[in-house]
Amino acid sequence: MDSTLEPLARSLRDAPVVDRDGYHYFVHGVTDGIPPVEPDVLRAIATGIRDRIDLAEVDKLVAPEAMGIHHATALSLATDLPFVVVRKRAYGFPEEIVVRGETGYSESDLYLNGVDAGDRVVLVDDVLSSGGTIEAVCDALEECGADLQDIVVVLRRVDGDHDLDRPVTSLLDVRVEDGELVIVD
Ligand SMILES: O=P(O)(O)OC[C@H]1O[C@H](OP(=O)(O)OP(=O)(O)O)[C@H](O)[C@@H]1O
Ligand SMILES: Nc1nc2[nH]cnc2c(=O)[nH]1
Repeated sequence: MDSTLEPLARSLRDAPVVDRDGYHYFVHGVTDGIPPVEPDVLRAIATGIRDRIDLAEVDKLVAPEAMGIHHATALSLATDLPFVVVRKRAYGFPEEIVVRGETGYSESDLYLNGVDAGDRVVLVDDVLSSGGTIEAVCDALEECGADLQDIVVVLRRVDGDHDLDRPVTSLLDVRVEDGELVIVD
């Protein structure tokens, strides 16, 4: 493994797994804000993303509420790129785009504001599992005419039953096995 990601990999040890109506949901600072998110892990994430994604021609980062926000923040501070949050709350602006986001355990409307036609954007999120959230945000970005250059997640669940037909870069791939979070090489 890339040594940059060691603080992230170390932090994943012993992440608890809880049952959300049959969905085996792991809990971690990166994806839940608890246990606390350590600064060295955030730095490793920002560096790991910069190492993997070409951000030279990007105008904005786009992150879904809530758990994409701290990763977009860390990356924004490291790159000077602004970011937009896809909210779960309506603002009623004329250009607002509403899409339905679904995960393996929940669903909610997502509201995109602040991205204009032609904006070159990178979508950043904490985790990819069913792909429902990323698919919904991609639909919204397409509807507003943004130029989606890359999708990057910190963790990709490879045990997720997703049929997302888009290239996604992940820093680490993981799965839940026998009640434990396991990093997949
Ligand atoms: O690939 P998927 O199955 O869509 O799962 C991934 C999404 O699930 C979590 O969001 P959640 O909707 O739980 O909201 P939160 O970020 O507010 O915790 C996570 O932050 C991702 O956005
Ligand atoms: N924290 C967390 N977020 C998720 N989003 C989708 N799956 C998961 C999961 O297992 N854990």
